[in-house]
Amino acid sequence: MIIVENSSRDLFYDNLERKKMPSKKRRRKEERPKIHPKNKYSDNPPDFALLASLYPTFKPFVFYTREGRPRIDWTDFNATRELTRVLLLHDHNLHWWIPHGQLCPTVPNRSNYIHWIEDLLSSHIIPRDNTNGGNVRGFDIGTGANCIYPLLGASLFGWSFVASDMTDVAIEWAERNVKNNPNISELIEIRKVKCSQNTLSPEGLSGESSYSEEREGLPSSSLDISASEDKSYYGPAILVDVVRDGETFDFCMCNPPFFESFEEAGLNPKTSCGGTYEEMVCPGGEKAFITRIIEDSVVLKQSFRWYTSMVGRKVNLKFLVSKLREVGVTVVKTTEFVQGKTFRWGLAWSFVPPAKKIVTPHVTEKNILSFMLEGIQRQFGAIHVLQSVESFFLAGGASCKLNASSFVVDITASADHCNALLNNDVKYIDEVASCSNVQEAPSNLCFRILVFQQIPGTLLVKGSLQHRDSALSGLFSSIIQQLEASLRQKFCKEKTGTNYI
Ligand SMILES: C[S@@+](CC[C@H](N)C(=O)[O-])C[C@H]1O[C@@H](n2cnc3c(N)ncnc32)[C@H](O)[C@@H]1O
Repeated sequence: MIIVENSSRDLFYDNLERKKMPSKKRRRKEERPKIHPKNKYSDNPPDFALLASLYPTFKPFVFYTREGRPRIDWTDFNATRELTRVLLLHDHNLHWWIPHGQLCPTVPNRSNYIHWIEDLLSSHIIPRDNTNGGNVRGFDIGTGANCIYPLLGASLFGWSFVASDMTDVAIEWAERNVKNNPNISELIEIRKVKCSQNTLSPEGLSGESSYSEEREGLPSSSLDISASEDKSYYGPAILVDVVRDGETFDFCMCNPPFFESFEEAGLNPKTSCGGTYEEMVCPGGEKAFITRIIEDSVVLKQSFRWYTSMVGRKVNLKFLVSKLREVGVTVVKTTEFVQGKTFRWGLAWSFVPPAKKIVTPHVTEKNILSFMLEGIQRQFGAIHVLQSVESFFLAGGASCKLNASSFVVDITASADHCNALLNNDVKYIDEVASCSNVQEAPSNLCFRILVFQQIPGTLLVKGSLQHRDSALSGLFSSIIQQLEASLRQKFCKEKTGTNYI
């Protein structure tokens, strides 16, 4: 069964709802996916003034705006590195350093990915594995000199790691960073990946060059950049030939080299968090790199319970999800990470058969989800779509109340109805049927679907959840997704919607 979660869908429709919504600025603020709620910095962003008062080495990098707000110069590598150092020390009791020019991680952002992994591990999407006595073991692909994920994962959750990299400088500094934290050093093994001769070479570019981690800030218009032609990865081994015989892991994670070229990587430097050629660039960019991880996962299958990677471009995320469907994984999950003004995505998949037919219900993060149907065939109007919405839910057994004058359908669905609606994906129904029982849900899911015309040929479909605290509310986004697929299939000329993921 494929489960695709998306928290960003309605961001695409900001402009379309202008008349009905608060100002764009306010709306953005309200609707943006937030930093992970368990992230230490979600309610308390780093307090530069406090840190400056506590850490004399940080103080020189802090200046104050006319309004008296403390700031640092994000284009100064030394400032960003010192911020990371003091945050790791102050908030995580970690001793850390990297040499000039190496990629400098931002702690709140990296913490989001760690917390998402924790969510995956503690979810019931795939059965829990207690073979390791509850000890979680991860694999960090490309740990960098900063070794940030193993340091955070070990200090926050006591996870153990194998952390790989291919460059000498990364291995040397990752080892130093581990050694300098004796309380967790036992938990982290640094593993060098052998580089073959055809490994990428900077070709005339100095490995000492560095540039912005605002590539964590790929331009926020990254949606506009079309994916490059299919190019294969031909760098060093990633998982196969690095993972040893008999080794098993609960997860792997990866912040891949995103770019295909140094030029591409140097776009819009607004910050200076370093990053050498080897850290940022690989043949074929992230698309090729993560494709190789997928190919490796097909070989290694259940040696990992979860395979995960960060993805920098939405267009690549779409490509990778379709690749995962092709290779027959049992579960796919995506999420969106907000990093300043930048969006990035988390992609996770597994070959472990899912524990349940449906995702364990949990409180949904959003109670309004919308999608746009573009390229509606001429003979269809809003009323046809509305009727089709009703039929879709009736087919699942849900009760519906259609109000044609306000273009609204009110739906009440029980756990069984939700289950029926979510199993519409006949492609995977056999796999689903062989899985274990559905989780019982105590109450109904009540929501309203509103259809309205934007411009001729384009409709906006908006779902609003009536009771956010329903035990089934976690299914809301999956149901809306199914509805979207069904309507798109029926009414749109372009059958595969661009905004499906
Ligand atoms: C973008 S950096 C990420 C560093 C660190 N994990 C972080 O989030 O800041 C990508 C890292 O992947 C490493 N890398 C590239 N190809 C690799 C491979 N085949 N196996 C392991 N590491 C690799 C690079 O040397 C670099 O350190």
